[in-house]
Amino acid sequence: MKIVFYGSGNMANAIFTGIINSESVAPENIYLTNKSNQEALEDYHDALGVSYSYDDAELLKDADYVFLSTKPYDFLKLAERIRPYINDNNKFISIMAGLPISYIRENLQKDNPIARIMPNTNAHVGHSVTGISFSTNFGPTSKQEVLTLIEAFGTALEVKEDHLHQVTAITGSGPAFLYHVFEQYVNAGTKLGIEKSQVEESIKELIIGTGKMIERSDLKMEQLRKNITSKGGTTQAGLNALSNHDIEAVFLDCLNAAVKRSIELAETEDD
Ligand SMILES: NC(=O)C1=CN([C@@H]2O[C@H](COP(=O)(O)OP(=O)(O)OC[C@H]3O[C@@H](n4cnc5c(N)ncnc54)[C@H](OP(=O)(O)O)[C@@H]3O)[C@@H](O)[C@H]2O)C=CC1
Ligand SMILES: O=C(O)[C@@H]1CCC=N1
Repeated sequence: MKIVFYGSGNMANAIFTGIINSESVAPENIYLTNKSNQEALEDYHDALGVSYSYDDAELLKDADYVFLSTKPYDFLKLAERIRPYINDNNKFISIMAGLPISYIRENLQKDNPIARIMPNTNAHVGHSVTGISFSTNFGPTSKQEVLTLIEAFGTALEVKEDHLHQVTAITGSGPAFLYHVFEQYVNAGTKLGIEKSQVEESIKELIIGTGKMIERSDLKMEQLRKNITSKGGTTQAGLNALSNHDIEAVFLDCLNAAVKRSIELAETEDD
């Protein structure tokens, strides 16, 4: 299987690193390209053994899956670039937030199958949650191949295309929202008078350990929380202080803003 990445930035890197780590595709069969940063491609080649090129005819010849992995606002230039070289064997996988399959098809000016996915950067460590929708002309064998590819860097969740807006908010942007929360936790911790480096190290370990508990325990998060909360103890005191703030409302605002922006990106491009 030959896979090409048009755009080799943060998210593409997480995906191809995840695929290579899973050993599901040989690195030399993964071809990278970008706009102009050849040094980045050389570094990926040296570190991972992937191929790279700026020759679009060569890249798209025999390519089974072509990742469209530029920023949404760079897609029109990308479509212009690859349009002359697209052949019937190429199946597209877009990771671009907001851009509908219909808009991608219209601008590629070809009827090739298109899958739209919404991964997250946890693909780096094989834990992306990836929402996916397929164009109606995606055959069952190719669909299965794409799902298998996605499962190489995490879990796949097939949804109606409209629901990718919600997936984008909850899990696409999700790591950034959680990093932000963790950053605030570290900031607050450092105000308690312990050495900053000790706080940072111990909170990093706290987050990893908590994630592993969620992964490995049969108990729900609510029960895991209750197991820490002694009656009249320190945890109860902290939770009482938290309950003075509507944290659910804060996250609802955050997720609604991200969904709204995803819809705006789709509507802007539809004009
Ligand atoms: N980052 C994330 O967590 C997530 C991102 N996404 C989506 O992934 C996409 C990429 O985001 P991200 O990886 O963060 O962006 P980056 O800015 O890190 O990477 C963008 C890449 O696109 C390349 N590029 C720009 N124009 C062209 C072109 N005409 N032809 C080929 N390559 C081109 C750039 O090349 P050069 O470096 O040479 O300029 C660069 O390699 C976005 O559409 C975003 O919506 C989806 C889910 C999560
Ligand atoms: O911020 C963005 O638009 C992209 C989509 C999801 C994560 N990053």
